[in-house]
Amino acid sequence: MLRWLTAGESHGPELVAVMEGLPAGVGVTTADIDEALRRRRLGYGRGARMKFEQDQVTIVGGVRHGRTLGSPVAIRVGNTEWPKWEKVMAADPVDPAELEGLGRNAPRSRPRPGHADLAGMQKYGFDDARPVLDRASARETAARVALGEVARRFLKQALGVDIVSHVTSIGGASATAGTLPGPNDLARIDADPVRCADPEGSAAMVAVIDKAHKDGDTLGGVVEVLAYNLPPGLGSYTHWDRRLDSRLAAALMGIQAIKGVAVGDGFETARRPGSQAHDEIEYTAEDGVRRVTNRAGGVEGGMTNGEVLRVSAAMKPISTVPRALSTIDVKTGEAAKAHHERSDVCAVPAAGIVAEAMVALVLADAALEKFGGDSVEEVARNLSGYLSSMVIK
Ligand SMILES: Cc1cc2nc3c(=O)[nH]c(=O)nc-3n(C[C@H](O)[C@H](O)[C@H](O)COP(=O)(O)O)c2cc1C
Ligand SMILES: C=C(O[C@@H]1CC(C(=O)O)=C[C@@H](OP(=O)(O)O)[C@H]1O)C(=O)O
Repeated sequence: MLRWLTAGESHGPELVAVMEGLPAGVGVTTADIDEALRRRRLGYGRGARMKFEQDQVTIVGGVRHGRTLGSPVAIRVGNTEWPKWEKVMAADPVDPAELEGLGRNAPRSRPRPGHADLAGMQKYGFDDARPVLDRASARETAARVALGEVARRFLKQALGVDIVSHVTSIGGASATAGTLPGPNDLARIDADPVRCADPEGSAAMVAVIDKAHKDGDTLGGVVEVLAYNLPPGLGSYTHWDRRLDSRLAAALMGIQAIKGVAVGDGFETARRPGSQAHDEIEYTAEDGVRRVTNRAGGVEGGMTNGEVLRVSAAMKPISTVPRALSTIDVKTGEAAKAHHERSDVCAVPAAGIVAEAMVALVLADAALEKFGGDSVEEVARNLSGYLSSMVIK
């Protein structure tokens, strides 16, 4: 079983991520994690903060000379903006006189509709949204992407799995339906301003982001994550919480602002008759047993079926809308406009990288549950024994 946790606030000194249960021998370096974090910062429509803030990665446990040790992996992601926040977000008490005049310390009493501000203040008893938004913020996803990179490397090295994501729509502008990028398309997708695999779709998405920016508005969209070369049998139909689709949905829903998850053709499948909803089975000498189509997205009965895993996540528009929404000032109860300083117009491309990480973490857990092993070699051996002894292949 793979366990993992993150800690840290958006404007704190650093994020901390710990993962336990990964075998020894996974090749991973600080540069690999830097590169994963660089990918998370990509995307047309992100706000000013992404341009100046840097992620400072330090691996502080579980890795030696570029290989995991089997012990817990611990990663720190430092925040270069910390000097500006060290009084406002100090862990220890600060003399109120020192906070005087620090604009950043002004209580945030006009909660933003759509963000965690108001419900978080009510729940934890704060009269200021700062302590809520600082943890609710998607800055935390940098820690998940750092861990996801280690999980992804384990999946590649032990099972030969490749994970790809792409943006399929932003604010109603869509990529051509059915676009299915493979592992070799990843560099091209990363080079695209909105991480769309289809140039026409990309241009339309950039145009709607420009328009939203001009209008003082924000946008959401949909990302799809694909995992190639998964063996059949990860997850199980035997209990709800063993189902791979249930685990993937929870993981993707756990990303800030994700409001819908689809496995394969998802909601579209519900509109089709059974004759056009499922994937007929055939046998070929070359591929063995396979599906003629992949509407199910590679999961049947809560298990991988050997086809490409395909899951999508729908992100709502950013809730810090520049043309600020109506709210109340909690100090007075009077009508007010919500706080707005700076914000992303659209963060769907970045959400795709976070979704890759979440899928990698779920798949690594499911692979370890099925194949076990304390080293990458042992997991690979167990996989190979399973594949060669399968009765139906
Ligand atoms: C990569 C990424 C970047 C985000 N950037 C912003 C942002 O700049 N401003 C904002 O208000 N929300 C942003 N969000 C969304 C909020 O974090 C999210 O709406 C908030 O935590 C409330 O959670 P909920 O939307 O799941 O209810 C971002 C989300 C992600 C995944
Ligand atoms: C810092 C990141 O994203 C932040 C996520 C976020 C939010 O509310 O989720 C709000 C913005 O931060 P701020 O309100 O300080 O401008 C984003 O920049 C990051 O992804 O590294």
